[in-house]
Amino acid sequence: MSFGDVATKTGGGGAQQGDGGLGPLSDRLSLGVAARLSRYLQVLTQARKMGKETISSQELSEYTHVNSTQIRRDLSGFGKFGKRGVGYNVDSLVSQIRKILRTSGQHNIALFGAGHLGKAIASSDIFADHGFRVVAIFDPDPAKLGEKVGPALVRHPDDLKAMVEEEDIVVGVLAVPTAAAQALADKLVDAGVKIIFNYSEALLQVPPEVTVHTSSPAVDLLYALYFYLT
Ligand SMILES: NC(=O)c1ccc[n+]([C@@H]2O[C@H](COP(=O)([O-])OP(=O)(O)OC[C@H]3O[C@@H](n4cnc5c(N)ncnc54)[C@H](O)[C@@H]3O)[C@@H](O)[C@H]2O)c1
Repeated sequence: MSFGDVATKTGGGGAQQGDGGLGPLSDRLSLGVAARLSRYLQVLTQARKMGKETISSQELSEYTHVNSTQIRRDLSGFGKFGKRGVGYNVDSLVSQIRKILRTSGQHNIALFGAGHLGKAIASSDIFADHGFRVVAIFDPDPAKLGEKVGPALVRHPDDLKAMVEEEDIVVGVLAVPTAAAQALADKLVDAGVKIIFNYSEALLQVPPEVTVHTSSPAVDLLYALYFYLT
């Protein structure tokens, strides 16, 4: 994994496939391919917002730091969308990659922590742009209960299990102090949530079927530094 990837841990260390090729028919992507596709998707989503209709593998390379040969190989399954000298059609590529990553449609998120970070996340488009909707926000602070943060009212974390069922929540986002994160991860697992996005520094223990993504700005900076120094 490169410095720039969001650290991803599948609980219990289930076997990962090799970083092989990608075809739209692939049943299961390797972690490396899935991580690169997510990075292309991020750039493409932004490019689309800026009104760009086509993008070349060279441009994608500049924004993602994945070399353009690798990008062309990853996207070779989308041949008809890539034209020499013109590049890829941004719209088509976004929907193809989303289909491959199985992220088409809406996915519901529960956010934990209505503090500085939680409020910023709930009030921004960073998840909505990619089809994720914050449908519930949890915080035990009595001063915050019932407050409207972004699109939802703050609830007590004790309501978690009922809300997961009611709102079909598939991702739990932890924007809480490190010390609170493991207990919440346990509750999410108990409620049947299989994906946890962890903004805290906690090293979370989860069972094999659950995936934890940890995002750290310092790690992203290390990645930038690596390219600056080499
Ligand atoms: N990765 C990143 O990009 C990034 C950026 C900023 C902060 N952080 C991390 O995110 C976390 C939150 O940072 P912050 O600045 O918003 O802190 P904050 O103190 O402003 O907010 C934390 C909130 O979590 C709530 N909380 C505590 N226990 C909880 C529980 N069991 N369930 C739900 N909510 C609970 C608190 O009441 C508080 O409202 C910290 O771990 C911080 O290190 C990560």
